[in-house]
Amino acid sequence: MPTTLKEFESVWPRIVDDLTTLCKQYKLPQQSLDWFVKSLNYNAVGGKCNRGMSVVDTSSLLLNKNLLPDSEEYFRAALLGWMIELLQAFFLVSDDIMDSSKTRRGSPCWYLAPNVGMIAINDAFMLESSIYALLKKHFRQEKSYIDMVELFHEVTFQTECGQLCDLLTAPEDHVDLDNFSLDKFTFIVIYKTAFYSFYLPVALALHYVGAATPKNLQTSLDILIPMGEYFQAQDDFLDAFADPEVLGKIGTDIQDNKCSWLVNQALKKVNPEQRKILEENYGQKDAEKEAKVKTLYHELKLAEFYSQWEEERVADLRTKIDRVDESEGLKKEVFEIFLKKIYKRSK
Ligand SMILES: CC(C)CCOP(=O)(O)OP(=O)(O)O
Repeated sequence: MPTTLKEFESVWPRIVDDLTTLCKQYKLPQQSLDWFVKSLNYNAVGGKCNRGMSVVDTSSLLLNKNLLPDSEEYFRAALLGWMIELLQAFFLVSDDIMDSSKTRRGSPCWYLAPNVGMIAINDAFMLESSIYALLKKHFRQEKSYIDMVELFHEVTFQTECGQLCDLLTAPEDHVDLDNFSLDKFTFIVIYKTAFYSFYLPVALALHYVGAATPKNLQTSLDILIPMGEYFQAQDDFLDAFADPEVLGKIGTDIQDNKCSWLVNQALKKVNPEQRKILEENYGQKDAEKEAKVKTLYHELKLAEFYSQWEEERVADLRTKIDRVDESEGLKKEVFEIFLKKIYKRSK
């Protein structure tokens, strides 16, 4: 039975206590400690926690036991999950500044919160550093400790590589649609999203339960990277088509000149007249121009195309999942549960 958000969030206070205890050992002044706790609660809590809960669900499946929410085994699996949510918070606080986003999870982005501004940059660093403080406190005795540390380090670097390419492909002062391509889109989404959002949770759980064989890690990569590509394409679609109230954030991709799934599909479908509309209106900080691009997306029937594309991608993922070799302890259900969390999502 997959864990619930309520059960997963019930662990959070213990994590905040661990981190504040460490800061108190440093004799961090109270004003700074209060700020850090506010940043932890504002930025790590409030998301869907798909990544974090997948660590618990995967661990439970691989251990072949229902982890009871008040058990130490549940706590340790959830703790690993919250480390990924802290990584997510680090990325989101930073990404919202880079993208000049306005809202996140239904609230103002952290850098736009009262009196925060560019202190958010240091707050992002502290969210990331919290991961390693928690890993050291709770997992230093495990033989997989260094593997876990290196996994977080590598996935973080991969994500930063994807983010760099995403930003350089979308310069805000120079719009050139010829600079976009589906190959670039694929590299960007694999590196900026798929590794930390899909591979990391399962690989971490494999290390936690002692089943991180080369074969199981490779099988996980082969399925979870394409799943991450699908997830980011969903995010790109929702950025322009979802209700911001439901999504919890106002889409910025069109104004930010992003090499998104939508613009790449549009470029494959437009006639010369429609391409001119894109060239005149894409990638500019202008709501009227953004609206013209969205009108074109509707004319191109991209929402209908997206639904058809989604079914094809999910069918392909299900075929890959059916072929999983369970001989070294990995289970098909690990991937089925993860896919179920995102299929046809509206936020
Ligand atoms: C698209 C992704 C890289 C950023 C958003 O991830 P997400 O939809 O899982 O966000 P939450 O943590 O808010 O649920």
